[in-house]
Amino acid sequence: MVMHYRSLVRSSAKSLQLFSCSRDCSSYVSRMRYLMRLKEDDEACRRALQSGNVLLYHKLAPLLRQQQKGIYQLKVLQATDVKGILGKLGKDEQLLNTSVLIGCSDGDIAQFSLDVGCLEKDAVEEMCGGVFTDLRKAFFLLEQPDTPLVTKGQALLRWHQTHAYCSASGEPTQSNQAGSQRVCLTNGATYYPQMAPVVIVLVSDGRRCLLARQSTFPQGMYSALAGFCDMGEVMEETLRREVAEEVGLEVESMQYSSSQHWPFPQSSFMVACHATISPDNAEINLNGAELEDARWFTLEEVEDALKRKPLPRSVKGEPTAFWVPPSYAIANKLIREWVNQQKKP
Ligand SMILES: NC(=O)C1=CN([C@@H]2O[C@H](COP(=O)(O)OP(=O)(O)OC[C@H]3O[C@@H](n4cnc5c(N)ncnc54)[C@H](O)[C@@H]3O)[C@@H](O)[C@H]2O)C=CC1
Ligand SMILES: [Mg+2]
Repeated sequence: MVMHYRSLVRSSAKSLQLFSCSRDCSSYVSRMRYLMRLKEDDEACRRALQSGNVLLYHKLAPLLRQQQKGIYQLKVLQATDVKGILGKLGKDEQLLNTSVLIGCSDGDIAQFSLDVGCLEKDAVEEMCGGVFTDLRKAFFLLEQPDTPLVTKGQALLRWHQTHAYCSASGEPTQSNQAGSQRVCLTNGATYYPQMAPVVIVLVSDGRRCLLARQSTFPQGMYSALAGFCDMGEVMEETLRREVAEEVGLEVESMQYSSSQHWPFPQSSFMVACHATISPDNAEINLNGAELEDARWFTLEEVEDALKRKPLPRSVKGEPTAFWVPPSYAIANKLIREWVNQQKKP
C-alpha cells in the first residue's frame, strides 16, 4: 500500500509536496495529508478505493462478525471482496463507487463505507459471514475503539441518502468520489456533511449532581441535560439557556470536558461540560414539555447507578432501578468525571 500511495502522489506536480512530507513528517501527518488529497482528487480516490477496505451497511445497519460467543468485531472487507459479492449477486460493480471515504488505517489503507441496502440482506450476510446490526445495538457489542469509525461511516452514508437534491433548485446533487461534498448539477451550489452542535452539561451543587430523563428514554435511565445550539449562539450561552429552560436554574460557573460525535437521531456534535449552581438556589423548576423528571442525586446513588447494567430488570411491583447511559455515551464520561472529582480529598 505504501508503494501504491507513493506512485499515486507522484502523479501530479501538486503532490510532490505531499511525497516529501510522507517521508519527513510523522505518519499521522502523512495520513491526514493523504486523506485530504483523496477528498480533492476524484481519480486518486477511485484508485484508493480499488485497494481499500470497506465497511458494509444495510439500510444503515453496520455489518459485524461474531469473533467468539458474545464478542463482536466490525467486519472489514477488501474492495475486491465487495466486487466479488456484487458479481455473485448479479449486481453492477459500479455500486462500489458509491462508497464514501471515512478514514485511513495505521497501515495507510484508505477506509470506506458502503450501503448495500439495495441487495438482499440475508444473501450478503451469508457471503460475508457477518450480521447487519442496528447501530445502537452495535454500540453495546463492539469494543470502544471501533465505535467512532462505524459511527462516522453511518453518519456520512445517512447524510448522502438525505441530501440527494438541492434545496434551492430542487435538482439532483452529485457527490465527489470521496463523499466529502455534493454539488448541484444546475446551479453549482456545494453542500458539505453537517452536524448539529449540542451542549451536554452535568450540573452540580457541589454535593449532588442533577440528572434528568425524557419520556422517550428507556425506563429508569437518567442522563445529563442536553440541548441544541440556537443559530448564532456560543457554547456558553447554549449551556446557560438550556439549564434555565429545562430545570429553571442559573449556572454560576462552567468547565469544558470533551466532545463526541453522536449519530442519533442524526449527526450531532456533542460538547460536554460541567457546571455548578449555588446550593442556595438549587430548587428544580421542571420544564414538563421537555423532561419527564429531573432530580438531584448523591455521590452514593450515582456510584451505584454506574455499576448497574443498562435496563435493569424490575422486581415485580417495584420501580426499575435508576441507571445512567452506557460508557459509549459522553454523558457517562461526564458522570464518571464528577464522581472522581467528588472523591478527591
Ligand atoms: N451522547 C450522549 O451522552 C447524549 C446525547 N444526547 C443527544 O443530544 C441531543 C440533544 O438533546 P435534546 O435534549 O433532545 O435537545 P433539546 O433540549 O434542544 O430539545 C430537542 C428539541 O429541540 C429542537 N431542535 C432545535 N434544533 C434541533 C436540531 N438541530 N435537531 C433536532 N431538534 C432540534 C426540536 O424541537 C427538538 O424537539 C439529542 O440528539 C440526544 O440524542 C442527549 C443526552 C446524552
Ligand atoms: Mg434537552
